[in-house]
Amino acid sequence: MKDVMYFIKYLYAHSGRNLYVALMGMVMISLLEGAGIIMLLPMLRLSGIVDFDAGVFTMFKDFWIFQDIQQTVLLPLILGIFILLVAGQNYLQKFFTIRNTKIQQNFTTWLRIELYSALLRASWDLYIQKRKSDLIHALTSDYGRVSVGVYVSLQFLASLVFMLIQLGLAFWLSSKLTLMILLCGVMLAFLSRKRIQQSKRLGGKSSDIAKSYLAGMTDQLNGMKEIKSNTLEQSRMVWVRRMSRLMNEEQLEFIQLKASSQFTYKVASAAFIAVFIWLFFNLFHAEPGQLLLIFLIFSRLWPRFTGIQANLEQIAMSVPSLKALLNLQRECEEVREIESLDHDPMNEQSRISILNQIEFREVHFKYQAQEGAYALQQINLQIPANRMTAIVGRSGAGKSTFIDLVMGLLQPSQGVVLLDDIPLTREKILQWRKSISYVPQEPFLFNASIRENLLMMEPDADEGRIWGALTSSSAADFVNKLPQGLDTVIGDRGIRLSGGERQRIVLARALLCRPSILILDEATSALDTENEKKIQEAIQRMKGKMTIIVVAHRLSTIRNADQIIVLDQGRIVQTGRYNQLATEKKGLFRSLLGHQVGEVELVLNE
Ligand SMILES: Nc1ncnc2c1ncn2[C@@H]1O[C@H](COP(=O)(O)OP(=O)(O)OP(=O)(O)O)[C@@H](O)[C@H]1O
Repeated sequence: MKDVMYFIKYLYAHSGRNLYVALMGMVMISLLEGAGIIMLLPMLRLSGIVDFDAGVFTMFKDFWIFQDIQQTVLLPLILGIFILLVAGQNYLQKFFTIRNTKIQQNFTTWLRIELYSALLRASWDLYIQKRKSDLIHALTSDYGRVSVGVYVSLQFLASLVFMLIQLGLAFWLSSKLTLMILLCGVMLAFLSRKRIQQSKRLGGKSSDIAKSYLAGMTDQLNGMKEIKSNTLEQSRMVWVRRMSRLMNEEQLEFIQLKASSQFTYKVASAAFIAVFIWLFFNLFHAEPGQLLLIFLIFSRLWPRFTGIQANLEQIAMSVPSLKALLNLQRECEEVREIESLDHDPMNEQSRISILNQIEFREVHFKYQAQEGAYALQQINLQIPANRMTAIVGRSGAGKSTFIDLVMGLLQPSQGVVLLDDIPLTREKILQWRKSISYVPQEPFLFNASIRENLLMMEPDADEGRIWGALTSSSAADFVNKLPQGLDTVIGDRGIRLSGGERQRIVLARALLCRPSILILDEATSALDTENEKKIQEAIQRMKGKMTIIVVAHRLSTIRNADQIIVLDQGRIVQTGRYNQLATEKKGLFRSLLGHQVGEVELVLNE
């Protein structure tokens, strides 16, 4: 019952008055159903089964409104009223089924939108702590279970109201018998408590298994190229078999639980009914008409009663999912960085443009999950406006962390990031990010046309602007040569384009919104020399027009940088221009260059 209240509480918080209306509807439907049963009385009287001069039925005698009506008219009249009652009840049923479905849909839609909006408003901190597949699981599987839970909760409420009204009617007809049946019902409910607990445990377990399955599948599909090229198919198959076995076992456990609880319920019900009928005849000496009516009421009640048991198990299964969604929403709220998505903080006027420099002053950063040393320590540097700054260093040196701090995705653990001497605070972060275009190593492209992919960032850009951006990113030539030009569909994640072409399209997209800061994060590291040269030319074209920050693994990309920052183990170990750093014999930059064939010779020959 606690679980049902958990659902109803949230349902009420969202649906408010509508839930009362739904409850009223349930009461009306149940009353009409009760009235339908009462209408059987005159029919039973006509057939001679019920005698209004005997037992409990004497009470109907005074209300017998049909007493002056002739027998020939009476039967069609009663049958007509009976049909009207059934029609009315079913009409209401239809009306409220649709209404309840709307309540369910509104609630689940609200939950989905609230959750997704909370995810969008949350800061990057949330995403570095959570597995992507866990978030997908929450938005798909957990959400689906909650949707079922809401539906079943409404069904449960309807059954409860129906039961109370029918029990009232039965109580009126025979209080003793009804009390006995109720007592048995309570006993059954008490015995089923353990099963409901088991359902809840199973709900949690099945959610965990589904989460691991989704996480594993996502990883494997993303890494299919590695799986195929390293012939890892067999080991992956072992994993799929093991997961399938776990999922089957869990599913079977649930069905076993459900089937055995239904079995117990049905056998117990049959035994109770047999005992009652025996008691009714032998102890209470009931009239056949009374027995018939009570029997009719309970034959309708028992399926509802067993249905309630199944509902409770289903709701218990859904509770862990609702809790997971609400927890996730709470976690998002805790790291919220955007107050509202309704106003557009992204318009032109609200951009922040830097005139002089971005400055890091005594910046330290440590990830929550990181043990030991800081990812970045004592960072003091200036990034001049409209110049090109390059960040280099070994793997794990802190380059990406540095970029995330520049973009305000992460906040310094100590120290401050200043934009023209003004601290970059949370309130300014969105305006700041609007002035930035970021090109990651693994760009994000849709399975749509080149045009659609470009317009994603700047929906209002006209043909001239699109071609301008394509020219700046050295992509115009190859797009021109495609049979469908801008309207060429590029496949899933741009699979129909080469790595270099993809990267240049992403660069064009980044330039389309005319950023004042362009950040290229390892954008050339996976490219061949020819494509790298094209990107290099593109960067050269943009130099002086915007502030460019390049994280480069391939050092030839940054030969023309105005300043190079060399990071090592989270600290700045060198700064300067390319040729200057290349000649510092003991410096890390030279050592990094040494690993890249031909680069040192190139510099020394200049
Ligand atoms: N989400 C995280 N949680 C905990 N530690 C992290 C996290 N991300 C990075 N780190 C740690 O912070 C340090 C800096 O990582 P970062 O990704 O900034 O390095 P990088 O120079 O960009 O490396 P690479 O060139 O390999 O991408 C590393 O020691 C890394 O292990």
